[in-house]
Amino acid sequence: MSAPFFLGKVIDVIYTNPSEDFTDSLTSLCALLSGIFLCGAAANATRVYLMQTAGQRIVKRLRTTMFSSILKQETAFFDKTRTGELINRLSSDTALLGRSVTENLSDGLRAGAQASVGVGMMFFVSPSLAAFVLSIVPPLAVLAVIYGRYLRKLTKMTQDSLADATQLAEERVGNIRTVRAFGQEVAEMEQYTNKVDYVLQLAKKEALARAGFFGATGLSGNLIILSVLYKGGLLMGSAYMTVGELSSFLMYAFWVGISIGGLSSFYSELMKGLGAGGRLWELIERKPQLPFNEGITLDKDTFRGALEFKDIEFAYPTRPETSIFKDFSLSIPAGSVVALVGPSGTGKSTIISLLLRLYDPISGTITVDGFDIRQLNPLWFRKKIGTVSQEPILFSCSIAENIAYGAENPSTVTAEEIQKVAEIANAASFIRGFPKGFDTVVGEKGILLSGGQKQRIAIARALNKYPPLSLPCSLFLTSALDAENEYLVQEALDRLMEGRTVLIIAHRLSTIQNADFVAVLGQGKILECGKHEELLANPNGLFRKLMKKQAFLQNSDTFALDLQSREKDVLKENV
Ligand SMILES: Nc1ncnc2c1ncn2[C@@H]1O[C@H](COP(=O)(O)OP(=O)(O)OP(=O)(O)O)[C@@H](O)[C@H]1O
Repeated sequence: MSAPFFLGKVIDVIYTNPSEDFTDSLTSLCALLSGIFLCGAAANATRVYLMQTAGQRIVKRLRTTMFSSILKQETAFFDKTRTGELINRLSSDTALLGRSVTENLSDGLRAGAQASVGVGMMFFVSPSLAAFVLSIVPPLAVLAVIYGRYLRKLTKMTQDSLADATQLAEERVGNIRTVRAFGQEVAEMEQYTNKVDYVLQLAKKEALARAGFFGATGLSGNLIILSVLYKGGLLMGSAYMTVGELSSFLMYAFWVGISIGGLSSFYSELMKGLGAGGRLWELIERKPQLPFNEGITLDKDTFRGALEFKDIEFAYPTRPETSIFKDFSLSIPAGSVVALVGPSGTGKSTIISLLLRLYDPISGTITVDGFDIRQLNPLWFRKKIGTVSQEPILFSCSIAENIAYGAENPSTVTAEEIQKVAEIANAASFIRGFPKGFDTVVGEKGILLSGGQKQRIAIARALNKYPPLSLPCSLFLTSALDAENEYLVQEALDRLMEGRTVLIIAHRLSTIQNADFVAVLGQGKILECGKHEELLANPNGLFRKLMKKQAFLQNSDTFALDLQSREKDVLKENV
């Protein structure tokens, strides 16, 4: 900031003092100025480097803090929040905020310092000229406040509608097969175009506001210069100012003008950052409604896996008016296999969600070996539960990595352990058939594999949860089986179920037959409970009706025949 002052001195030396020591004065002033310029350049370079790296570090920290905060949220949070919105916050909002508080802040501070020192120097060089020039600032400040508020609102809207568009794109691209199967590409394109069109409209509004504001600040800067020339010219004419002083003043005024432009850009970016930041802080500071990693853990030797659901009442937080369970009670002794059957939508999968503590019941208790699961550390407890669902989700990495994912500590699982569980899960032979074997990448959600292959990998993954495979204390849950691979999957499941407490959501008779007992769910509670044959023998029983309906629906002759022969057996036994 001292450069204009010394530049003015140089001009005065040249203009007014062609004396003997003229060359010495000029040389020393120029040397001084060179030093000043060098320092300025070094300081600028350091500032840019430090601020950029600090910015990247802030963005990194924002992203990791935010990702960990998202992962800790209770499941009900994800029922209400759109994935695209979270992805957008994680990628675009963090970058916007990071830029806004570092590079932008640094430029803003520089512009602020330059403007205030510039104004100080203007007063130092010529107080009356400075006072005259600065009368232009107050209206500009009012304009800045109005513009800032508007921009902040606009940024929030833009980021929200961008999240909306991201959500749509992510969902449709992720499920391109469904889109294609229904021939909806053109409709999806239109829908996406509409959404980004709205983003464009908002961007245009922002551009218009920016243009107005920048125009106004640019004009003010030029007016400052013009007024300096005018008033300064008058002062010089009356010998109140030297040519050097006017030159210094002009340069300071020019710098102040540029700085005001810089400040307005800083202000715009800051407002945008604050607009994006509001939601980020909300998410980062959000306290999950269910604990993440708190509570007691049970000793490996004492944990057996006896389960008891007692008087459970539950409704999903997103639909509190629709009760799923009333008076639901079910007791599952350790090491037994229970098949849970019931009409569609009665809440079979919800039982698993409650057991995994994805949701808490409104009233009633779920106990494991006599311990209320609310006392247990959910992170620890979930690691004891292996799940295989009807449509297992795999991650887009290798088969080996997917299998290892089930372990307590995936990075420590050896290739031999992976192969061993794959062998037990009847998966090893088809995996070895792939050119890359266990290193085969399965595609997003396991899309490059068949349904049965995915299930067997999911079984291997669940098996891998328990390093000593024969541990009797583990629980295992599964859903309906893929018909095509039924035999192989069933065999793998039978091996997996050995010595474990098992809760099967069963749709197929073959699975139900192997269960120690069957529980029939309906009207929010267990309506029938008992051995498969006993329930089938009850002519008015719900289970029997369900099985008959299922045989009819699946149009499976063998299934229906099996049912008939079982009925005959039961009849014979009764006779
Ligand atoms: N996250 C959710 N938020 C709100 N309601 C839900 C949610 N998940 C499921 N439901 C509702 O809860 C009820 C029970 O669903 P659930 O998936 O447990 O049934 P199910 O017996 O497993 O069905 P199916 O045999 O068809 O798989 C259904 O009416 C369903 O619409």
